[in-house]
Amino acid sequence: MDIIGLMSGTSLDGVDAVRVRFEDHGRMQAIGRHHQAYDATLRQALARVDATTPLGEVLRLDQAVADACASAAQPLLRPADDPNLPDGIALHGQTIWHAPDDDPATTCQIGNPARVAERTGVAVIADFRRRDMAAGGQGAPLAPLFHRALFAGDQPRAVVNLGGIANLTVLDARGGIRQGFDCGPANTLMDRWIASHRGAAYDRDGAWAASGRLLPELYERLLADPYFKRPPPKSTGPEHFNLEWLAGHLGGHEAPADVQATLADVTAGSIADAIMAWADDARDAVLCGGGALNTYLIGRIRQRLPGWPVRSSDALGVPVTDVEAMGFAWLGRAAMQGEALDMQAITGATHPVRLGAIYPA
Ligand SMILES: Nc1ncnc2c1ncn2[C@@H]1O[C@H](COP(=O)(O)OP(=O)(O)OP(=O)(O)O)[C@@H](O)[C@H]1O
Ligand SMILES: CC(=O)N[C@H]1[C@@H]2OC[C@@H](O2)[C@@H](O)[C@@H]1O[C@H](C)C(=O)O
Repeated sequence: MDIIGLMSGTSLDGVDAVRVRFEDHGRMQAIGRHHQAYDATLRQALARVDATTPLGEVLRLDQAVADACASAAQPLLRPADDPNLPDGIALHGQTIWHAPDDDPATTCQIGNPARVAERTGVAVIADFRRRDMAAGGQGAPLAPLFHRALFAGDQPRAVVNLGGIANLTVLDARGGIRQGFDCGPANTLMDRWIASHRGAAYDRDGAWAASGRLLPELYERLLADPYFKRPPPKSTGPEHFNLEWLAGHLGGHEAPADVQATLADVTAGSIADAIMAWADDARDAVLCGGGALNTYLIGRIRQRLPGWPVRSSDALGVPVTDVEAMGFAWLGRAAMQGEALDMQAITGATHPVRLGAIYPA
């Protein structure tokens, strides 16, 4: 079975597409990939969405994200060496709202699946989070199941996805999942801070952060946010960790590069704290997501885990930018095969559930 996984994450850079081949004996292989960047207008419009955005604008963006998703899948539909259409497209969509702790809990991903099915001629699996939420779960993170499928072994291991938000999966020595939750911000604050001061989309290799110095008091204030100490299950997003949140902790006289350096340390420190709380016996960390390309950030994480092998997923044969899209392909396969997934230890769902809804070809 071939499934194209599509992930458009909190960094709003665009859509990652990976075509994954699942073989009968459980093996899976990425056989093609494509990144479709959002154009600047779409990116800005998505960044502006909040609780006051008119419904008509949200519905217009629902179609625009669907078109970007269809374009992301297009080059992978009939690759030169394989003229067969895939069996499905697993569409995460763009999260525009995530409030797992409201009563009732709510989450919203846009990118009209019916439109993607029409434009590609392939069945689309979408809406992966809401069934988990309806069953009492956080609706996120979902990646830990896939991290297990890819990276479980006979030793405990910590897997960290460094997207806009960071999430941690702790694998035990029996190939099970001990814990999985969002640790806090990974790149989202650094991206927004450099965008507002230097007009760059992100801090390439952490060079700007490396030019600043850690501000210890700011670091402590930021890490005092109750989210970091809260026990799992928990998930978060830029609804909470954003520039307004940061501004509430700034004195106003900090040098911008020093703030960037401090934000990198907040990411590294919160991840290391989460690992030490749940995986101190693992002594093995695997990093994936775009932040795993930030050499400065990786150095700061390594410094906090002395003696651990801290490797990127590339070292285990899976490109860092493939992991999340492959994860949604994996979830799409489970949905097409009618598999219930047990998220109880991760999201707090009360029982195993079938995630995702299928829009036929
Ligand atoms: N060379 C690099 N140097 C520094 N940072 C990088 C580099 N390449 C990518 N990044 C970071 O990775 C981010 C994109 O990562 P990714 O695509 O994994 O995030 P996402 O999928 O949008 O987020 P999420 O996992 O939260 O949904 C960029 O916004 C940037 O911050
Ligand atoms: C609500 C939402 O879209 N959350 C994303 C986001 O990006 C990282 C982190 O926050 C994680 O909770 C999740 O994505 C990954 C793929 C997940 O569900 O595991």
